[in-house]
Amino acid sequence: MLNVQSISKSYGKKQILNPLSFSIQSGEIVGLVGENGAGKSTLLQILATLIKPTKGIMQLNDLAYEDDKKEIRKQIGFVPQDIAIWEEFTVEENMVFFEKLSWKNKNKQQLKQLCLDMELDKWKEPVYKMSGGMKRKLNLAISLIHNPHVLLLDEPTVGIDLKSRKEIGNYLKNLTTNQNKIIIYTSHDMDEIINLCDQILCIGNDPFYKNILEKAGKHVVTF
Ligand SMILES: Nc1ncnc2c1ncn2[C@@H]1O[C@H](COP(=O)(O)OP(=O)(O)OP(=O)(O)O)[C@@H](O)[C@H]1O
Repeated sequence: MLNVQSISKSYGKKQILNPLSFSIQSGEIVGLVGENGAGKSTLLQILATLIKPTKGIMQLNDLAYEDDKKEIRKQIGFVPQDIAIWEEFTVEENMVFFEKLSWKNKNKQQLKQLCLDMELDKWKEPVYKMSGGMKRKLNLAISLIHNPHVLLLDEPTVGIDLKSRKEIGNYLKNLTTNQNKIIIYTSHDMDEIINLCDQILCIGNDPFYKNILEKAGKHVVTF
């Protein structure tokens, strides 16, 4: 279980996140929504241990973020909004490179299978020749190399066509249902959020998102 208690973030006098608390059970896929600048990426980066909250406590199962950052990092996969892969490398070279940085040993066949699982079959293709959607799939495959328990995805399906989005959505659902992972996922696509997510966290006072999601019968927690 991921437990977040009264997390807030300020930069100087600028309050980015008001205190927010929530908990997520293993096997849940959670949508994080809100208007541009609401603080979604900031929250994901805090959960990924990339930035520190100004206040608050976080716990992943029996690990406290404050005391066990190294262990927590082993259990987290993070896909940032900006694509973060080597453009000159092939898919294969990227996967092998990032495998070397991970804590789990995977052979080439296992790495290739991770790509194939999300319909990324261009193993020998240099990344600079690939479409934006393919690059996002590769980013997602890289985040799974060390078999993390928690997957934090910042708009992972931007620029991906509808068919591939559905495939990725099914793949993510499968990771929560069959492998008991926790996934937190930001998107501005409300249909996708409605179809995929068990729980929805909405940041910001604007009731726009909340209204749409509640009309679709979703339970929304607002901060
Ligand atoms: N290092 C920083 N210093 C100061 N302000 C920052 C910093 N990083 C982010 N911010 C501000 O924090 C606010 C929240 O940004 P964030 O990227 O988390 O929003 P978001 O909800 O993810 O937006 P979007 O939907 O556009 O991706 C913005 O006003 C942004 O300018």
